[in-house]
Amino acid sequence: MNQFEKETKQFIDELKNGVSNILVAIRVRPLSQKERSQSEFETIRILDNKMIVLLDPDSEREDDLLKKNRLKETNFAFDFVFDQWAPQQMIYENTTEFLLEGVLEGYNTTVFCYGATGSGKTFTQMIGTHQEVGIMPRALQQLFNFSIQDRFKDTQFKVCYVEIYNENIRDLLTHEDKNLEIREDKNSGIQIAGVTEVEVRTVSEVLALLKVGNKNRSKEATDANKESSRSHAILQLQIESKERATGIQEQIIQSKFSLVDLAGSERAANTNNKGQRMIEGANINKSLLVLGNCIQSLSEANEKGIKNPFIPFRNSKLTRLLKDSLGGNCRTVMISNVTPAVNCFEETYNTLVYANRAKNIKTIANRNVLMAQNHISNYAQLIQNLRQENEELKLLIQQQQYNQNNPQLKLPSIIQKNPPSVQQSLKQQVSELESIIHQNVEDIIQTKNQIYEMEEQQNHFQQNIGFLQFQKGRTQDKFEQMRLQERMDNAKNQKAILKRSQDDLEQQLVEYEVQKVDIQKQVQQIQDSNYKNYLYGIMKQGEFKIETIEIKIQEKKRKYQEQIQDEQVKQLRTQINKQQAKITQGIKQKSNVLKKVPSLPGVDSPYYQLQNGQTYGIQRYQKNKSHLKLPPVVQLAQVHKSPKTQNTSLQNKIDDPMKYRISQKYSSRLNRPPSYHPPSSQRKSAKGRYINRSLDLGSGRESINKSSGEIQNEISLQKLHRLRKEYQQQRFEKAMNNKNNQKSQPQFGSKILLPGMIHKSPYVKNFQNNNEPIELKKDRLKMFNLNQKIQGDDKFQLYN
Ligand SMILES: Nc1ncnc2c1ncn2[C@@H]1O[C@H](COP(=O)(O)OP(=O)(O)OP(=O)(O)O)[C@@H](O)[C@H]1O
Repeated sequence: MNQFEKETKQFIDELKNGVSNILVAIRVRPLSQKERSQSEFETIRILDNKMIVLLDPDSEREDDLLKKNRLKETNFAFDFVFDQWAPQQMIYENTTEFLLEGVLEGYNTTVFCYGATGSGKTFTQMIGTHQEVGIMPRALQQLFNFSIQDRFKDTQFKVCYVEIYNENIRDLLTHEDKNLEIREDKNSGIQIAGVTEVEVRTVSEVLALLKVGNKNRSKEATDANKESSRSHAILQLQIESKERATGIQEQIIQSKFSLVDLAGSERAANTNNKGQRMIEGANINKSLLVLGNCIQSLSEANEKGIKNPFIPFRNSKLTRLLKDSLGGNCRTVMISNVTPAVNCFEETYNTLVYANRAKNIKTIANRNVLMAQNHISNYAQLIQNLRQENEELKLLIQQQQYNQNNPQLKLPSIIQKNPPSVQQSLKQQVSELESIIHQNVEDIIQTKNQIYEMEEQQNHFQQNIGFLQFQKGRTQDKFEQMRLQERMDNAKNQKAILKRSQDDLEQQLVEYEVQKVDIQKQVQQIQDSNYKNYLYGIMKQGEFKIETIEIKIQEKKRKYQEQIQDEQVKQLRTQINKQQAKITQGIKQKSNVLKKVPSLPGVDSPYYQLQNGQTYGIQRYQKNKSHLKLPPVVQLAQVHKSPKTQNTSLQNKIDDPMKYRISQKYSSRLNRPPSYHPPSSQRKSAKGRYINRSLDLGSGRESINKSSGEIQNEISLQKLHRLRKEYQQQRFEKAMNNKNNQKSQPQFGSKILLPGMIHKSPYVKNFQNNNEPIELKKDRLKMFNLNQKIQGDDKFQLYN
């Protein structure tokens, strides 16, 4: 390994380890056909891979006094110098490749080419040619190759591609023609608001996007370059990866890899530009000049050890976008492209001077790693924001519901238009504006200082010129005078530019102030109206509550009154019913249907006697069974002897057979008329003594089956009376007959067997009046005379 290779390795190691963060390389392009035809002379000699010598083509001209004896050559040293024959691969390997791993580890990295128009920036940086592809495709390929490795497995890539054309930032990945704004954030640095970000997974996807973007990019043919870029283009790859550790510990690595293709500085004479091209050129030159100033300020600050120096990044969009790359948290590769053509000597000189200054810039690049705690705190903030939003929305919904329910009480629309979040964003805008204004004021002060410095320089140069003019005739001094004049012009130009930018800044300041006042007014208005609305809302809510309570009170009053009325109606009804019952009872009593059966003195008899001599017990209403709703008729229960008693008393059966049959019919509970529900006390006392049943004296019916509607027992009182009369008549006749034929009367003990009846007792002789069959008579005789033999027909005829 020779000395150069050793030094190179050491330098690359330094870059890798973050000891140095800016790499400045020079690339010399070969002379084009056209240039060669004009002059074979080349203004650049390369001594080794670090040293470059710039030869002044005019220093030999004897005819021009000013240029005669000018310095023939100027030497410059850089980190790398690549000659006309250096292949793209070599440039890539020595400038970019070794930084790419760092990109995935969280270091922001920028590669940009700087140089005059036609010096080979696009060729080096972007696509190059088919055979010789540029840095961009190679770097992207390498990044995606790395991301396949296990430790970078979860890496996400997003691409955005913009250009700065005439001091406007345009999105190259969309056809929308809108100007984008730059935002500066403490955590994520410089950001382009609203830019299209496309997630990509392969290098071909990025190259396809690059193709689309390049089609949209502003390019024109100039005299100096057939395909001259008329804008600065920036392709940015945003990389995010997560490194998982145990538990909730999670590292999130974020970085940006930016590839910047600058438009070339140009001289109107070289490019022969007019009209729009000239305006473009002026803007390009302006932004490049500001870039040069920034580089100069940064390098001076490093040389003099100034902490927090003022760097005029805000003077152009380009420098604002490159702020991180030049003065912030970034590793930067600056490739300065130069041409050895004679007519480009001035541009080559300027490029080399600026590149030389850039070497002095020192930046500190840090790994961008978000710890899981940070992330969680972000989520906590997010959750809090969402909660707040949720509360606001709830409030809004409540208000809307309230408005719907009370259309006459609609709240003013301003409360819906300006929820608290709007207020907050406005306040945020104000604070942002305030910080911008503060920055602006600082910029103005710094610009004024610079102008003052320039003026001082100008005075100094003028003094020098005066002194030199005093020493007339000395060619050496004349040359010096020329150089001083040139530098003085430069200083004048810079002063003019600074003056303009100061004016711009002051103008901006005024605009910002106006904006700030406007927004503050809005905030105040919203605050006022929101407070009013808040109070109004509270008042309305109170009114609403009062209303609902009043409605509830009304409702309760109404229910209470209804209850009272119901109670009164009930009482009246029972009174009426009682009255009616009394009346009905009175009517029935008046009709002389019933007569009370006399009982013990002082005891109210429950029994009544009908006119015909039958006895009935009154079935009284029972207060607690009023729901049975018995018809307003007198309920009577006919008094009967129980079947038990009847069975033991044969006499009873004989006395009143009809009564006996009826009592048998109703002896079982099932046979009772269904409408009959005697009170339990009655039921008890009635057991075995009499059968209760309902009797409607009016109609003569006993009862009606309520479910079927059929008459249960059709025996009416009239029929009963008739049967009874018939039977008494028969009995009377029999008694009379008995009197006449005492002997023929069949008797068993003291009981009389009625005709047609057969006694089933084995001790009782069956007979049928005098019409007994002969056989039976014989048999009976046998029974009476046991010694007698039965003769003849001994058949025994039985009767049922
Ligand atoms: N190293 C090189 N080898 C061969 N040809 C080159 C090299 N560098 C540049 N060229 C050629 O020079 C021409 C101008 O180059 P290029 O367009 O890259 O310049 P530029 O600096 O981007 O110009 P502009 O700023 O106007 O866009 C192109 O035709 C390109 O092919």
